Amino acid sequence: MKNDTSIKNWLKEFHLDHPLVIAGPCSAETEEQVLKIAHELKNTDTSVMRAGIWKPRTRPGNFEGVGAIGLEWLKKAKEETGLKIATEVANKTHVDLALKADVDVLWVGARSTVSPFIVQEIADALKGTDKVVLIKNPVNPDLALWLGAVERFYNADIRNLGVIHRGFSTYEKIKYRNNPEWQIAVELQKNFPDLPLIVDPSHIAGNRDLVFDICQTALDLNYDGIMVETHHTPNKAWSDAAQQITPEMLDQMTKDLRIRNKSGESAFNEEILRLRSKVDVVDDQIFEAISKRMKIVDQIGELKKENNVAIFQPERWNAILDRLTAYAKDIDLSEDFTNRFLKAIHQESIQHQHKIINKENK
Ligand SMILES: O=C(O)C(=O)C[C@]1(C(=O)O)C=C[C@@H](O)C=C1
Repeated sequence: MKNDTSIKNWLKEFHLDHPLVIAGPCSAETEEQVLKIAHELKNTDTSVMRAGIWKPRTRPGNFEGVGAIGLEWLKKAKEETGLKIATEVANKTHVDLALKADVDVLWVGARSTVSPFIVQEIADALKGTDKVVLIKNPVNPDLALWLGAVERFYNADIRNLGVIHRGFSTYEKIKYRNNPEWQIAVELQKNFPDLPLIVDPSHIAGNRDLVFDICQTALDLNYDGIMVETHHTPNKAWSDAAQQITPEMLDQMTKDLRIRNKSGESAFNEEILRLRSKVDVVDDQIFEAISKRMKIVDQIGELKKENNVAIFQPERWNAILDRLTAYAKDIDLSEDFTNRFLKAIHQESIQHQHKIINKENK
């Protein structure tokens, strides 16, 4: 698949002077809930109302969605507010029902994108549709799998396409529910600049306090839109309560977000913004990596404490210095910087272990 400028046409037809806003509850719960949220969203920048009808949950026994009846509520919301409507489809039956209910935007969830069989089934069921189809990234950080799913829809003659970045599963303890791994979405955008890219801050965050910053990072990286889980009483939501925000919070957020000019005042401004966003992404990665290193150093500290071994290990440290000084030279880092940087790391390690070794056993 090559970049195709026509895949962006559906987005242009909204004639927006701001990024596209898709908002609505994680799950449709009752008719009253769907209509209440729809009417509150009507007075915001929202163009499309989302609601999950069939909810793929990690473990059975949790609320798994209201099913097809929810489509009737969404239809009513559309009639009453003029908002377009969106829901997730995960098989041919879902597609058939969503098309019958004239759902405007269908998205493919992260758990479906991982399976080429499911993606193909959905693509076949949608063949030639003029509905908008948005493909969430797969749960694992695999750009090829994400792109492969986009290609399956493109090959099924679906031209109103876009992707949703919802972050990637990780075993590591991080502040996000799903690791953003921005570089994967940036790479996709580099290859397909006309494929609309929408961020799902709710699933990346897992926590409403982080939603704003994730949206801002996405806008700094030239994303085309945001899809935000929004509920009139978030804490009472039947699913994903911690990450939903109210329509009022959404309204304030879209007012506070800084929208970057795609064609800045000068080529310089635009380029420096783009490069600085990349620097921010790398800086986060460096700090995360250092924090990860210190956690391992802490474990070594515990081990040393149990075995009554000294903190400073000159032989090991000199071996690290020799190896990294040679490596740094190869990758164009000055010897002076490398020495100072490694010294700072070593000092921090020693401080960490010092605390551990001198901690009183309770
Ligand atoms: O290898 C160890 O013994 C460590 O405690 C780790 C570490 C390091 O930061 O890499 C810290 C202190 C020692 O002087 C040597 C190395």
